[in-house]
Amino acid sequence: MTKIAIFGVGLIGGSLALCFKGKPGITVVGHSVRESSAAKYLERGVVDHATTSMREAAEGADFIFLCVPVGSLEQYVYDLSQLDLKPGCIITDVGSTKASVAASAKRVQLGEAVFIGGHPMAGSERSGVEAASFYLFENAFYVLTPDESTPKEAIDRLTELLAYTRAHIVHVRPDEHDEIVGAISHLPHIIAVALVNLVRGYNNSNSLYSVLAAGGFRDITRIGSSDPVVWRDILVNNREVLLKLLRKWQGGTNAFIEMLENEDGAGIERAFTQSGQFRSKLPERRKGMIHSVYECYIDVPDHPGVIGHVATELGNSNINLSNIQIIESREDVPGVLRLSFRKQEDLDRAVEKLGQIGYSVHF
Ligand SMILES: NC(=O)c1ccc[n+]([C@@H]2O[C@H](COP(=O)([O-])OP(=O)(O)OC[C@H]3O[C@@H](n4cnc5c(N)ncnc54)[C@H](O)[C@@H]3O)[C@@H](O)[C@H]2O)c1
Ligand SMILES: O=C(O)C(=O)C[C@]1(C(=O)O)C=C[C@@H](O)C=C1
Repeated sequence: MTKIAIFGVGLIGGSLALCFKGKPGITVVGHSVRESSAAKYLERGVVDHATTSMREAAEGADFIFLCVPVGSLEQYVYDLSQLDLKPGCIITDVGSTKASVAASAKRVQLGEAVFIGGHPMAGSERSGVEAASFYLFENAFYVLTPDESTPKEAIDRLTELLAYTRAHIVHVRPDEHDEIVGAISHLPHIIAVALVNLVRGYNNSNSLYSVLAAGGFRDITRIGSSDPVVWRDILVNNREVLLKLLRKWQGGTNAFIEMLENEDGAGIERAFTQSGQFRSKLPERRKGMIHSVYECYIDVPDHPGVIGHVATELGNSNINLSNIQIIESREDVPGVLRLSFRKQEDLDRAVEKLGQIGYSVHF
């Protein structure tokens, strides 16, 4: 039996557990510091066993996944180093920053266990085991941060196990990871939160702000609902990189101030064009970095029953819809529905079907 121990069975730990559970020869043990959480993991069928004992979870484990907030990782690595781990045990983490945990693992004696840092580039603004999904990592990139001293055999074994996530493995140096992910994930979270809080302030004196908040505001601020503790830890941990990025960002907002003061329409046009060009080259439909699902949009008349019609037509064609959302609906004006699918194949079939029955589909 291959024993996999998961510490912190929340969004990410729970999604990993769902990928591994029930696979041939695998048993998944979930650990929580709280009895009630351990009981919940079992109730939801996410793990085979659950315990509040670190020793019980870790001993005999072939793989240990640390899926707790970044601020707790160092302590977990240290606590594990005090246990009698199975020779060859691979300890990995899923933290959104990589340099500090890699350094922590170097500071302790892990005996015959091996540490390999990891970070699946997929997630959600939701948290907890309730938000866990078997599909979360599908087609996403999954960063591993081995170094020259990491045995190749251990990297291969972890890579083989992670095939169950259906993610694409990439190797990145921890400090390079933190620089890049600071810009494409951490800074956007700060911007979303700052923007929501700016509008929240205005809304306190005029509630029309939230009433009128439509697609643009919702699209750019979805991640502003992310878990406060998880993100406190990420930002504090990556503060050096983020301070640098925020100073750069100030330069970006100052450039807009200048363009507006100078009524520099050409400059604004250029900024939007450059941004659109870069964005259009991003791997749009790949799950992870940009979209966490396969999505398309359809224009719909604003009348009751349209959602039912779309869902029924897709259901009748055996196309699995994972989510349907009205993103724009105004009286007498066509609305827009966002349809989400878990697989590229479902999206492709839906696009064909919706086209056949007269809907205008776009991405
Ligand atoms: N949320 C994302 O989109 C995302 C994506 C990739 C990686 N990550 C990383 O994954 C890790 C887990 O994040 P998540 O989104 O699954 O969060 P989560 O809140 O859904 O899950 C965290 C789990 O850790 C437990 N936990 C919380 N504080 C703890 C503490 N102090 N000690 C022990 N256990 C504690 C919680 O009970 C929960 O089971 C973090 O390190 C985060 O940086 C998050
Ligand atoms: O899609 C989201 O909601 C996410 O926040 C996912 C996201 C990201 O910023 O892309 C967040 C944190 C991670 O560590 C990796 C992925």
